[in-house]
Amino acid sequence: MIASMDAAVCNPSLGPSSSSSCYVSSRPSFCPDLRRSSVRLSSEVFKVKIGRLERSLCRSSGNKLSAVIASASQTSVSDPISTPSRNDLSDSLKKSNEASLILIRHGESLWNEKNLFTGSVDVPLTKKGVEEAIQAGKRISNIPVDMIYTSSLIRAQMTAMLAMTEHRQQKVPIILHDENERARTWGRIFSEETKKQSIPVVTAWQLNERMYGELQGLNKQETVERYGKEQVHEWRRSYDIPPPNGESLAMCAQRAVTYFCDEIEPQLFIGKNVMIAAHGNSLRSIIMYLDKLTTQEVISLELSTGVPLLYIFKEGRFVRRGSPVGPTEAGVYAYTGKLAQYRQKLDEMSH
Ligand SMILES: O=C(O)[C@H](O)COP(=O)(O)O
Repeated sequence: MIASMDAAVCNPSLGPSSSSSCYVSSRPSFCPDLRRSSVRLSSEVFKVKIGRLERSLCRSSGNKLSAVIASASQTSVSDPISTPSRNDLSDSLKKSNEASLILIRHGESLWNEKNLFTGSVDVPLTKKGVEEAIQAGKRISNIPVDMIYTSSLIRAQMTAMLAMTEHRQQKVPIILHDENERARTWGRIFSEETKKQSIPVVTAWQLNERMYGELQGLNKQETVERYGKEQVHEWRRSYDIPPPNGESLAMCAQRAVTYFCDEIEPQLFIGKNVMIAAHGNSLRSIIMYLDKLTTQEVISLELSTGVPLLYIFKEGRFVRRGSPVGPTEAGVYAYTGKLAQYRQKLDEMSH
């Protein structure tokens, strides 16, 4: 069952037993090297629909994970703002290996509004897109966020930042600049307390929208009239047929899913709650990986702008919890003990 991923598809408020109302992907992390890592993973053997994809995309993840764990008490590239101590780390590993993962496609951009192919062109949000991002923030305002990943494009970054203005944690999202030594040095923070009140935001071009090649800047409707509905649908939704001089979804997945496996999944393993603000196609490829969709199934996967999706990463598996409909949505918190405790703490703090 594959469908458009918005609130209408899934009703997580029905709680953990609502699997009939919600497409739940209970999958093991299938990066092969991660299974051999020192973190205990389920020994159950799962059939993997997109084995070739996972093998080619996730090869290096085990090394990365070991590196994250080994360096967690020192400076970590992906978490220079708030580095867990070795004790914190082993505690979080012992506790549950559980974390939440929020995926959010950027709000409406000025070129979405004009119905233009955008791809790698860096276009900002419309007013409606700004509002969508704020609304998305309200919907996830009670879900913990320790790390944010965005693409290098302004529409995803605006969305992440605007969404965080609504967050109850009230930590400050801070963009990490890693482009050169000077950027790293000049962006340093010298107060441990301030670091604790910050959320690192990592920007990565690998999460960018697929490069739409010679379609970039063309009107989608006019392109249909010129090349025909079928041809345009093939360019937009087929798995491995690229638009002229652009990236196919497979090519986009090659970079986006590899990045997810190498950089993001290790953070989830050590218990970090992660939000990713990215794009229709980079997120479609990541969802394909998380939900083990086939190359046929992913064709009908559509993501709306500004709609957050929640996954729980637990014992090495991703479970999709749908799209939180509001900040008090019970089912989301009922699902895991850790989230329930977090929610309780937030409530206590505000009383
Ligand atoms: O890049 C674009 O034009 C859109 O953000 C995604 O376009 P699509 O729905 O045609 O893939």
